[in-house]
Amino acid sequence: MALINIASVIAWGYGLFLNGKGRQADAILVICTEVWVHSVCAAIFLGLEVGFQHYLWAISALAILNTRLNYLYASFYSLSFILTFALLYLLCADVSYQYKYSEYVEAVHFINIMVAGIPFIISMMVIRFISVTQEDAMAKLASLDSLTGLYNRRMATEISLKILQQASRSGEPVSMALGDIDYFKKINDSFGHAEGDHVLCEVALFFRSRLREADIISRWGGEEFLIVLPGVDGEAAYSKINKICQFFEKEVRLESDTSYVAQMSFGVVECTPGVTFGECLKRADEALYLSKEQGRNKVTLSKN
Ligand SMILES: Nc1nc2c(ncn2[C@@H]2O[C@H](COP(=O)(O)OP(=O)(O)OP(=O)(O)O)[C@@H](O)[C@H]2O)c(=O)[nH]1
Repeated sequence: MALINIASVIAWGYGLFLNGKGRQADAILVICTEVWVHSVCAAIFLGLEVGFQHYLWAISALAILNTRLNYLYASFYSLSFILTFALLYLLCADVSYQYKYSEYVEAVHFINIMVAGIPFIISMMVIRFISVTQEDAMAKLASLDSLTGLYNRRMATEISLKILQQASRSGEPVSMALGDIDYFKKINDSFGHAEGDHVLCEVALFFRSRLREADIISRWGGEEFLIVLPGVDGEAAYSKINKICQFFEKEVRLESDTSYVAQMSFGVVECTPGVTFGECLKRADEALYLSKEQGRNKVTLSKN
């Protein structure tokens, strides 16, 4: 057993080394093999009294995390440790060993059961961590625009509907501004698509820095942005958007030609109670169309 203990320490060291190198599947293989050999040898030479066989349950959970194996093989691999556990009880039940300090055998058995539970808990923790992280990532992917990081149309609609419902209950005003970058096609055509993407990101940053936390900023489509301003009436929204537009030309720059001035047109609407989100959007769009018609780089407030 002394030799096995030395080999164990080396195997664990190697397993941890592999894990540190990002080779988790190899690390699991090394550790599972070591624990299997150790448990079987302990049962054969010392019997079941000290409880080393309980570690087989722990590695059966760990074995499932070996992603190099497909689900079926991982299940068989894991099951082989439980089978070993059961066989040890059949084959080694009569093995006994004369310990020098036999009064401690029960305590060692107890400790082994407890320690064997730790990898089991860690395995479950890893699974939980991975599933929570993936859920968060999926939720993010489903709600954010991948280029600008702003809310996408689906999420913006969901949040806006909630804001409008809340506002109709509380009587608080809500306004909406639909903005569109002027002659965006020209930016793409003259400076390239990557430059166009850069401008879209700059616009997103601009809105984030110039608007409040409570304002909902979203990429509504191609080069269109929808901003929902809770607690703000139409006139206030109109002057707020006009005010931030003064900074637009200074703060939104091309990467390759900083002398190029990007501009934007807006349609602003106050969402009066009882008017649906779709209707508000339509009126904002009509106001935006007027801004474009009247020469662009302009904000138009929709008249009720
Ligand atoms: N770089 C880039 N371009 C995009 C993206 N989405 C849409 N576009 C481009 O945006 C352009 C929109 O062009 P138009 O609808 O003609 O509008 P515009 O040139 O901005 O003209 P006005 O809106 O009338 O001022 C098209 O060339 C699209 O290809 C995107 O994610 N990245």
